[in-house]
Amino acid sequence: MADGRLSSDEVIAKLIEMGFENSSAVQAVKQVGPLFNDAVEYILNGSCGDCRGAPSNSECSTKNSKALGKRTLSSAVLGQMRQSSILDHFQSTGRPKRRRTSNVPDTSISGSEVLDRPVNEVKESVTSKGCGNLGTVPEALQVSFKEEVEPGLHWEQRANNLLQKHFGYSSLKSFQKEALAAWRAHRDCLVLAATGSGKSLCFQIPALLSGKVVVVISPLISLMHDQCLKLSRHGISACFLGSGQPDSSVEQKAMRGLYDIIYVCPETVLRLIKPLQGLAESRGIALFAIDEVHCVSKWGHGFRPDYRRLSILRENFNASNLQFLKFDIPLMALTATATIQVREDILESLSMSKETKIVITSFFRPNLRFLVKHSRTSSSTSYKKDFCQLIGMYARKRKNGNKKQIMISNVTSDCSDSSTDISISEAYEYSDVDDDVHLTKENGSTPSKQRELSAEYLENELDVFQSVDDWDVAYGEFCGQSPHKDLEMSGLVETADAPGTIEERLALLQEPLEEGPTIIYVPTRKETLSIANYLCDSGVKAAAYNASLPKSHLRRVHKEFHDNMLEVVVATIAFGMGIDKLNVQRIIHYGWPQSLEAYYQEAGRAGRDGKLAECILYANLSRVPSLLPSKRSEDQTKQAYKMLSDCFRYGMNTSCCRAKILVEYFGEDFSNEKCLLCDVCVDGPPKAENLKEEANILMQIIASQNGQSCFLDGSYDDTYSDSKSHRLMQKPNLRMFVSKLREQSQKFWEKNQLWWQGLARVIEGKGYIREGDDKIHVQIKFPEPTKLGLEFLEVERDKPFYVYPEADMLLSMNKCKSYSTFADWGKGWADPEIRRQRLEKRRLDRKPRKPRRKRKSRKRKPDMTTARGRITAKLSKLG
Ligand SMILES: Nc1ncnc2c1ncn2[C@@H]1O[C@H](COP(=O)(O)OP(=O)(O)OP(=O)(O)O)[C@@H](O)[C@H]1O
Ligand SMILES: [Mg+2]
Repeated sequence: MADGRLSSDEVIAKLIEMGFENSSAVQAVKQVGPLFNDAVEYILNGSCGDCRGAPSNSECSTKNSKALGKRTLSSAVLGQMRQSSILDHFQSTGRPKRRRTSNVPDTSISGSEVLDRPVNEVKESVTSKGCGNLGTVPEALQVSFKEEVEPGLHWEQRANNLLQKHFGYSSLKSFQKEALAAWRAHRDCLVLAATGSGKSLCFQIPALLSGKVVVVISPLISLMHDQCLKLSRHGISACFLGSGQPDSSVEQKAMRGLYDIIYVCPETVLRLIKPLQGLAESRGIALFAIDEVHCVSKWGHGFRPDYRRLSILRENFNASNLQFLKFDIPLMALTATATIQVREDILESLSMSKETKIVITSFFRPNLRFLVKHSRTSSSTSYKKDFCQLIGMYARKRKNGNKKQIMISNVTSDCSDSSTDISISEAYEYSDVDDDVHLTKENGSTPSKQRELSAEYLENELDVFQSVDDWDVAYGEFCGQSPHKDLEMSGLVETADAPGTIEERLALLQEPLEEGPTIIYVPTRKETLSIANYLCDSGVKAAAYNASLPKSHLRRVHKEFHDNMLEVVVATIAFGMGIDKLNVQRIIHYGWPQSLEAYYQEAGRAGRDGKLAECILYANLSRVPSLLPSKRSEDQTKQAYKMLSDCFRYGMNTSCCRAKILVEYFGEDFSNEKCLLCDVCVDGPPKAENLKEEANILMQIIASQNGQSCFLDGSYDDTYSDSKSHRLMQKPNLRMFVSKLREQSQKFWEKNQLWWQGLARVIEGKGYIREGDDKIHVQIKFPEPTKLGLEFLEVERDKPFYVYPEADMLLSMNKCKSYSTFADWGKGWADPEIRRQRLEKRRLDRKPRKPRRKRKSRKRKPDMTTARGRITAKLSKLG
């Protein structure tokens, strides 16, 4: 917004349009001139006597509140301070894609404006106007930034001091500053920043700056646990509440204000509204932070119905409803994976203010190298092929002087011999009594009560994220210890900014990959065990992690992973939302992920130290992935198919930079064009082919089936179009089209279903065909031509049609037997000579049959009721 270009009247009109009172708008413009941003800030900061009843300067507030005691502000006056909750400033349609803006807030995204002036400046100007008419607000309930106790120090400086003192980092990142500035201006804020960029600090620092409590809503106990543990290491007292909290006194202590930060799951916060209102009145609540906020949205991954009910926070903690509040308690919503649709849904369902500040950093992670590889991902044969490099790498690492062998369990920690590398199935000691599993192998001795926890032991189940308890691996309560105490131990070092320039990224390519730990994500629980088992057998220090394993084991895996005692964790999605370990070098997805959101979030756990890290997706590129079972409504099923389909297309892509696809998926314009690291950037796309003829015939068949037979040039026998078959097959699908096409033209025989499926997708991508079914399919199933497609047939007949073959097309042409065997075998049987040769070959190939065991003929008992039976019985007795 170019403030300078607006007249006073225009600024006033805009302010009124935003929902501010006429008098406030006029007064604000009188005071600051026709500067829209400043006027908004002026009003929001309570400088406008009319609308606020009192200036919001906290220095004044604090001083006065001491003298005046109980509050006297009328709720009517306070009611005007409520943040509006309509989304009319968040335009969804026609919004341009945002450019990469690491530091600059994107004003095009919201109606919220950026605070151009530091808040202190505003405060100073307010102070100079005096604060005589301040209402009486109890001291503890004021927005009493601690800086008022340390006058003269700019809040940013104070925040940096606290950062240095508690976390050992030198300065806030710019997006963190933006989020904090919004909080200080009592504004709601939506923070969209890449995985591992440091979102947590945006809501942790306010607790230190204000001396009030920060309430963090988080979806997982393991995540809350991780963060509490970390905070305790940094000298900040924190606790988490809910069913995972074994100590019932923690909740009471938390509500009395004994912790700086309270982590709570959405289910619990809904129950605690009243006590939290008490806390807001006593010690004060600085902020409600809603972490992993994509869980709010049905359109995202990891939807949690209870997240949707969190609008209760705005309804219950606003200035008109709680008279002791001067401002609504701000909401700060944070996520690393939210498409534009998800963002809108978040703002709406949380009833966030229309002045919500949206802070965005680029989703691009320049040190991550994305690769896609074809694998059946199904058996030990695949494991052997796919993990041999990984196994070799860890073996080399151990050989190269990593003499100090670290064992993977507490129990075995005293054994330093590599021979104690163990396999999962032989290592688990299962105790029925305490539901506890120990990773033990006591030099050959068979532990008592041992039971094999093998893959067969567990059902082939998935981990579906429904409630906070699902993956509970919590320890309990953590209180602040002295800062930096365990800093070195935890391996916490300042995260360098990841290399962003082309030169830096090219230099990354020259660097060898470090040998840090790997996380392998698999879809099912059973696979966590079978792969971990395989890796352990191959000498890798690996562990399985899934929600069905005993909690004590899961806790141990967490700990050993963080302490660098494990090389590989093989996990379902239960492992790691928000896991913040700096040196994870490799994230492997073994099997199709269910969405690009989930994929990017999980992949984002690699390379948080800024060093080169790999994210490899192994998937069966010759199979269309299917949706994993889960409880879904009809709408959710549609959305789930859409997300899976996007993921499938990402895997099939052979020509576009993978980082570009991922980043643009989240609505960002990828200004770099190429990441220079992914397999497509490094290996280059395959040779483009002119597939005009193939595209034409496929389009003709599709068009003819959809009543567009005028486009047929006679080369295609339109058998399906006759009325009889039309009646029989209302909806011919792609597979049928292709079968017919191949039957009729020997020329295209070499190209099998898989190849044509790829071509159909390419044509769909160009906008020539679309899905004709009302259901969403991962791969186009019932194609019908679009207007553009008909034009292609009519007008562009003779133009070449160059395309980059997609992964399935390439696989198909490589004669991958897995899908072409049957087709080849079926070909040519009509020819008697071919038939004779094949049958002969089959006869010769056939293994000699084992001689059949003679079946003992069971003697039938004679039927004594008949004469014949009785005679037979007599005869048999006689011998
Ligand atoms: N200003 C800073 N300077 C240096 N390092 C920082 C800074 N802020 C945060 N970090 C570090 O960045 C790392 C990632 O932080 P954090 O866990 O908050 O990431 P996140 O954005 O929440 O990631 P995710 O999306 O996976 O939850 C942490 O190790 C943190 O200490
Ligand atoms: Mg986080």
